[in-house]
Amino acid sequence: MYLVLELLPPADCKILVEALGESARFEDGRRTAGWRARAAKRNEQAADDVTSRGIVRKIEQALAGNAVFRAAAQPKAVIRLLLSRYREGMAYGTHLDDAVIDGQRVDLSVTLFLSEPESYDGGELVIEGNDGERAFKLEPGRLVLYPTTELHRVEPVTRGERLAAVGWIRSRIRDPLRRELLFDLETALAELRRERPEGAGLDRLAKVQGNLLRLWVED
Ligand SMILES: O=C(O)CCC(=O)C(=O)O
Ligand SMILES: [Fe+2]
Repeated sequence: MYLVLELLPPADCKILVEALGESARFEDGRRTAGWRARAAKRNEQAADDVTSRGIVRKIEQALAGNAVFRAAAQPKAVIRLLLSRYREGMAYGTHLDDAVIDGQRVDLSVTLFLSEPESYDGGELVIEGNDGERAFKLEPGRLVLYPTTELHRVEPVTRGERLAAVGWIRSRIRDPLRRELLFDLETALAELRRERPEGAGLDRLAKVQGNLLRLWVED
């Protein structure tokens, strides 16, 4: 399941982009790539300093506070979050993200778009599913959540600069079908609580939800 959600207001992204432009130091992105991805990777990443750490913390807080993200990802941990920059001529060819990062299994990948899409050409995130490709180039503050099991690439940037945050998530629900089922259940329950709070069956559905979690959660 792919999901696009609004994580940050565009105005907040503008401030982050300005902070990154003014005080962040970027280094060669190949440092953090696995051996196969290394050959395909041509980008830069913000060095670990006060500015980038503050931005990463802000994004982590936004993820933790977003109910749609929590329902879709069932996050156990945000294993790593990086700020990346693609300037003219940079790209990330087809690759698979690492299955294990810092000793933790990775289930889901995210890209949070930070730059205005009109400010650069190219730079689409393309997910190469067996059933076809999907390209994403989103407004600042939008996040795409996708399974780490998929090959993907970032198209060459041919004008301007693409800033994004990319992250890797360990889910407490390993099986994508179970995760999707829990997402549908939570979404339906939220709708019912809003539209028909007195409706019969709500308690029973909430019981099903709780007990499915009990069956499936890895803690
Ligand atoms: O920047 C993106 O949208 C994705 C980058 C990517 O695939 C990666 O860093 O592994
Ligand atoms: Fe990737």
